[in-house]
Amino acid sequence: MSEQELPGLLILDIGGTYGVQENIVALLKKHFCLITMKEFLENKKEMSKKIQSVFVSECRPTVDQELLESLPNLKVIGNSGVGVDHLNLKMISNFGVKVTNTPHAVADSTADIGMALMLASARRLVEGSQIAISPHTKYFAVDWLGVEVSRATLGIIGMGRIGYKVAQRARAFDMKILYHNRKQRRKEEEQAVGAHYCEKMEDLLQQSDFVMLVVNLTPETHKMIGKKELGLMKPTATLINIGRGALIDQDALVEALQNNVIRAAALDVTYPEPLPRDHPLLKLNNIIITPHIGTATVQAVQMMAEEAIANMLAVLNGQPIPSEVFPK
Ligand SMILES: O=C(O)C(=O)CO
Repeated sequence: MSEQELPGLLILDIGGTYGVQENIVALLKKHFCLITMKEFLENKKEMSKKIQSVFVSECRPTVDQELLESLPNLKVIGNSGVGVDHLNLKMISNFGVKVTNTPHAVADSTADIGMALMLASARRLVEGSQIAISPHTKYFAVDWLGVEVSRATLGIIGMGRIGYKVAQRARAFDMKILYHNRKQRRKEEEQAVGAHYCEKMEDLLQQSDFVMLVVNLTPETHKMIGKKELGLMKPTATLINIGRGALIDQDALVEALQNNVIRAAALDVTYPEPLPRDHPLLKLNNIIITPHIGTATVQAVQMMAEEAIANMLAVLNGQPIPSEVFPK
């Protein structure tokens, strides 16, 4: 099939921070006739008829009502990433368009970043690195101590695919693993990793040395960790967030960290991203923040694209869709 005969796929601009990388462009080109946003905007009349799919890099709010109205043949939005809180699923579904995501491809790399943040915060790696590389350092004067992850209690809020991968890794550190799921107890996974189920999130918060959020952002989970929940945590505990920033009431977190209500926080996600440069979270020394890099690995990006392609082709070919997301 010539490129022109392949189904049209609208993608974000190539390159740049959120743009689609060259190797992924090459992969997409094997299955689709790629149309960039620039090409679409320059020749809307012709391009709009061609486009049957849109490839969305995670967290880019690219699909609004205006775009949907201008794509009469659109069938599927392939999200590269698992979280779809940046997409208005109800509105998209009203246009008869399906949404898919990539839960398998993201699991290992996101679990790894959770472990990396937990270890980095526990052992104060960022502060240590600053001392080691500072031009003012004459001798190593480290007047603080970290805490150990080994044998500590990890409370996982959200034992889905990623949460389970975190639990598997935590087991290798002899951690005691607690977990809480809002909807579904996972008995099989629980047994496989020796995790204990906490029906009440409060129990998990009270008992854990490290609390890790691995939850999707929905209206129900919005600000699920606020002043009350932080107050239940041990003063020696660390909060890690690899889900979405808005799971935490950030004002309450600032207050808790300033007053040592909890020991520390380690966040791969915030709201907004990035935080304004004068945000009080950026002024604290008991916090680590990374720029939403849960899936920022060579392997994950490739696997996400492959999973997204399989999803989109299934929709276009009328086959069973591996990972479709439905509006609630
Ligand atoms: O896949 C996603 O939605 C992520 O944010 C991974 O970090």
